[in-house]
Amino acid sequence: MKIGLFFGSFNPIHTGHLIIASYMANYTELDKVWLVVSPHNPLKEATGLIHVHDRLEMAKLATEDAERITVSDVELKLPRPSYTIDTLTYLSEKYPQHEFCLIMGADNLRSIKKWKNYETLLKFYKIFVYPRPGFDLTEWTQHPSIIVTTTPQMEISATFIRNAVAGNQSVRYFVSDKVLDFIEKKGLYRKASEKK
Ligand SMILES: Nc1ncnc2c1ncn2[C@@H]1O[C@H](COP(=O)(O)OP(=O)(O)OP(=O)(O)O)[C@@H](O)[C@H]1O
Ligand SMILES: O=C(O)c1ccc[n+]([C@@H]2O[C@H](COP(=O)([O-])O)[C@@H](O)[C@H]2O)c1
Repeated sequence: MKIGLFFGSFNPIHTGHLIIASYMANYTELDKVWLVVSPHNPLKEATGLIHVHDRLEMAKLATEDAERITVSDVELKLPRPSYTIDTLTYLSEKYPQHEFCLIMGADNLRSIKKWKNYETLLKFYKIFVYPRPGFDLTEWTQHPSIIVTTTPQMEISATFIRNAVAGNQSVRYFVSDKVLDFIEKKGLYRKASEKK
């Protein structure tokens, strides 16, 4: 099976992520998409990150009805911060029957040279890239490992959602109903002074 791995902090998972996962799972040669929740992205500060179990739970709630999308907790068992090449190596050894590919935005592709062992990544794994506004993909179109897609875009971010919740503004439709319910019930992303 050809599996596309979509890595992220998913703090929280939002409609922008879901459109990408759904497009990759249903409109490309990938058979399935695994959403890999990263406890700690090596290039980002861990501040503002809620507990990884809550992020994982929201990713599961958002995708529980999606036949071709699953959530992976593999990085919870691996050393931190989470380096993508280490996770890919671990998964490829554990599931030799699968071909693992990466799903990545054009923004990430531009900074890939800062990633651990990026040359190995580009040599051994196919990367399904989706466009991001302002990020030119011309230099990559001929690369043998890169598959440029025309994934539709929804330009929202998890930062926007966290700020909206902290400011008591609605995020309905920006996240799935079940995720919204989870955020409200657990009081996630609220200002410390407002928490029950
Ligand atoms: N609206 C979006 N459209 C396409 N890609 C996105 C979108 N939001 C996030 N991504 C990409 O999805 C991956 C995982 O996202 P991540 O969990 O870091 O969410 P984020 O919304 O970018 O978070 P934050 O605002 O906290 O930085 C990253 O590669 C990120 O660039
Ligand atoms: O392996 C690396 O060196 C590496 C460096 C930066 C980011 N990543 C992975 O890419 C994922 C998305 O990154 P970001 O910065 O767009 O949120 C993140 O969750 C990490 O798993 C991986």
